[in-house]
Amino acid sequence: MARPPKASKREESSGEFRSGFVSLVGRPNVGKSTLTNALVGEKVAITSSKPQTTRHTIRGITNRPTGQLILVDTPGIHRPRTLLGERLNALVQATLGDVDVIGMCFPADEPIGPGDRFINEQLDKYPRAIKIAVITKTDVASKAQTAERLMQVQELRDWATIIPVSAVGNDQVDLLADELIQLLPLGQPLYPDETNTDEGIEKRISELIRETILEGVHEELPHSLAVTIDDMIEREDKDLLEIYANVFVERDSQKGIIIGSGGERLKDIGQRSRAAIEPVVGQKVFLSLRVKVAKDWQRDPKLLQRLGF
Ligand SMILES: Nc1nc2c(ncn2[C@@H]2O[C@H](COP(=O)(O)OP(=O)(O)OP(=O)(O)O)[C@@H](O)[C@H]2O)c(=O)[nH]1
Repeated sequence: MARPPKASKREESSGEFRSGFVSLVGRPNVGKSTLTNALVGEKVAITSSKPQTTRHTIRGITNRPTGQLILVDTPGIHRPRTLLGERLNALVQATLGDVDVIGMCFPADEPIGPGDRFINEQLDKYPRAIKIAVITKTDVASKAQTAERLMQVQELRDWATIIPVSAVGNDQVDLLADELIQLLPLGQPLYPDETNTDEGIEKRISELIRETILEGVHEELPHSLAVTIDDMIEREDKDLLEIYANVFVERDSQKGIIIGSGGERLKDIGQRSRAAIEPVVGQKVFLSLRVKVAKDWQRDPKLLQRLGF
């Protein structure tokens, strides 16, 4: 079976490897989610590697030759009103108490206000984490504004570093990832580097197809749907990856739902799946989807094995 080319990023690395948890905090709308997505770079299906340890909600993982950066969510800290006068919510405490680095985000185009100060003060409760400041949205601020923000932010605390970035303009995002990794403890990757393995790629592709099928479809489908990858062929005459996938359902009626009248639904699923897969494999994709009925596959050990469970 031909597979997409893979470069084992870790083999290229000569130095020490670092890995750990990072949380981006900041008041609403400062660009935390956008920056997380920019750092992660692509849609990551991490459901398959649900952590043994984690109390954290993982938003994404960045794998680099130098290390593995695991970005975690901290719901709540950006809502001062619900926190004032109360104890910090347990989840926030557990998460921020555990992470290696906290990146506090400040938009370049807005002055620092009470909300920012409040969150900054909260960070004192987490002495274990290294704190850095990220000046976000530099693309919408003038140089003078960004410089002014840098000065204001600098006065808040003794940050390990302050980095201006634009997630939208993709400016300094790589630098931020590198700097974050340098602040993590030495250690092996905490999660399997699925992006670097064939098995990981196949699993992710089938997950993406499965997710696409389940978008806006009957509730009766989820438990009776399995997607397998039959073959992946790297075309030699052009930059194209051919993917042959099977969609297994339990009943003819379900097959009908997925195919839709005149095959319209399946066509749409194919197009949307392709759009989701291409950024992950980094090339154009031809996708063949075949819908098959495997009666009671959930209860049949042989079938389960064939379906990769
Ligand atoms: N121009 C520009 N806009 C950005 C950038 N990053 C984020 N934004 C915009 O700022 C808004 C808020 O971004 P989010 O990433 O949702 O911010 P957030 O901090 O996660 O917000 P909450 O979920 O409310 O905490 C969105 O409209 C983004 O498109 C950037 O680098 N440049």
